[in-house]
Amino acid sequence: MEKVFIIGLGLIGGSISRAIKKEHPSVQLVGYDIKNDQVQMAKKLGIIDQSAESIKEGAESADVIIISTPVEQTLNVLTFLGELSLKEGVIITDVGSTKKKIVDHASFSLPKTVTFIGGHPMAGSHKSGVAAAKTHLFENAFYILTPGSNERPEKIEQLKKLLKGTKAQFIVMTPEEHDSITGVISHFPHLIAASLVHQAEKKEEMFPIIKRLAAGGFRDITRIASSNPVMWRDIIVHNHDVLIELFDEWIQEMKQIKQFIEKLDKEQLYTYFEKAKTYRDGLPEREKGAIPSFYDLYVDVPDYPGVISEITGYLAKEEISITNIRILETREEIFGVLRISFQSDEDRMKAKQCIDRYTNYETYIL
Ligand SMILES: NC(=O)C1=CN([C@@H]2O[C@H](COP(=O)(O)OP(=O)(O)OC[C@H]3O[C@@H](n4cnc5c(N)ncnc54)[C@H](O)[C@@H]3O)[C@@H](O)[C@H]2O)C=CC1
Ligand SMILES: O=C(O)C(=O)Cc1ccc(O)cc1
Repeated sequence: MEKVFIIGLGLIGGSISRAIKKEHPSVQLVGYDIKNDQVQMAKKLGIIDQSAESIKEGAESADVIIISTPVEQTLNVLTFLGELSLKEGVIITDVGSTKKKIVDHASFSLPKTVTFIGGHPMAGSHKSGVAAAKTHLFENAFYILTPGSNERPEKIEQLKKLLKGTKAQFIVMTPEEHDSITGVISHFPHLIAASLVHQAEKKEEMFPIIKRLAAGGFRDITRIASSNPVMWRDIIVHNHDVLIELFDEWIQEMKQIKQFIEKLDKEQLYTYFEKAKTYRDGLPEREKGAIPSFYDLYVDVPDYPGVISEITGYLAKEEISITNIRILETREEIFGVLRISFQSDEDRMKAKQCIDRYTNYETYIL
C-alpha cells in the first residue's frame, strides 16, 4: 500500500489529502503538523488515517512526501529531510506559492536519489487551517509543477496520478517562469490590495464613515488582503527580485496615469480604462482546458434533510434555472457543500445574490 506523508496540515495540505483519499482510498495518509490541534482536527475529520510523532517517523517510511507548510518553513523542512534515510525512489513535492528558492534549496539539500518536483496548486482562499480544507478546492484550477531538469518523466506522471483527485489541470514550467507569472497575477496584486486597505484606514481618521461605505467594490478588490499575513510575508520575501522589478514598472505606470489626471487629459484616461476593460473582459472566466465548462456556485450548508429543497425553493421563487445540484460532502455536525450548476454566469450571479439575501449560508465561486 502506498504511503503518503503530509507535512503541514492546513488548508492546502488538508485539501490535497482529501482529494488523494477520494481518488485512491487505499493510499495510507499520514500527517504531521507542529500544531497539535491541527493534527487532532485532521484525524477527527478523517483527513488523515494516522499521525506521525515526528517528521523523521513519517518521512522515512513514505513513498511520497508532500510539504504544505508556509514557504519559509518549507526550506527548513527540506534541510531536515536531507538529513534522513528516506526510501529509495521517494517523491518529494511541495505546494508553496513560490518556486525558485524552494527548488534551489531542494537541489542542494536533498540527495540525488530523491526526486523533488516543485508544485503549486493555484487555488485557495483567504481562510487557513485544516478545518477549511475541501476536496474540491482545486477543481478546474491550474496546478503548476516545476520538476528539476534531471527528473524522470515517469516520476512526474506518478505524481500527477496521485494528485488526480484534485481535478486540477497540470502545467509544467521552470521555477523562474512560475515566479515571474505568479509575481504579476498574485503576489504584486496582494501588495496593492494591502496598500489600498491601509490608505482607507488612514483616511478613516478624517471620515469615520469610510468603513461603512467601503462595503461594496472596495471589499471585492481588497478581499485577498484578509489572507494569512505570515504566509504572505514569506511569499513576498521569497519572490523579492521579481517584485522589485514589478514595483519599478508599476510606479512608472502610476506616474503616467497621474500625469493624465493632472493634465485633465480625458482622451488618454478614456483610452487607459478602455484598454484595461478590453483585456479584462477577454480573460477566461475560469480556465478549464479539457474540462467542460460549467458555471458552478458553491454553498456551505448545514447538514440537515430538506436543505436542498430550501435552496431550490428560493431559486424557483426568483425563476432562476439550474442545470445540476449536488451535495459534495457531508460530515456529522459539520457543514456540507452544495454545488449548483447554471447555464450562464448571469444566472450564477443572480443565484448568489438570491441565496445571500434569503440565507446566512456562505456562497462562493471557485
Ligand atoms: N492559502 C492559499 O490560498 C494557498 C496557499 N498555498 C501555499 O500552501 C502553503 C500552505 O498554506 P495554507 O495551507 O494556506 O496554510 P495554513 O496556515 O492553513 O497551513 C500551514 C500549516 O503548516 C503548519 N506548519 C508550519 N510550519 C511547520 C513545520 N515546520 N512543520 C510542520 N508543520 C508546519 C502550520 O502549523 C499549519 O497548520 C503555503 O506555502 C502557501 O504558499 C498555495 C496555494 C494557495
Ligand atoms: O484567495 C484567493 O483568491 C487566492 O488568490 C488564493 C491563493 C493564494 C495563494 C496562492 O499561491 C494561490 C491562490
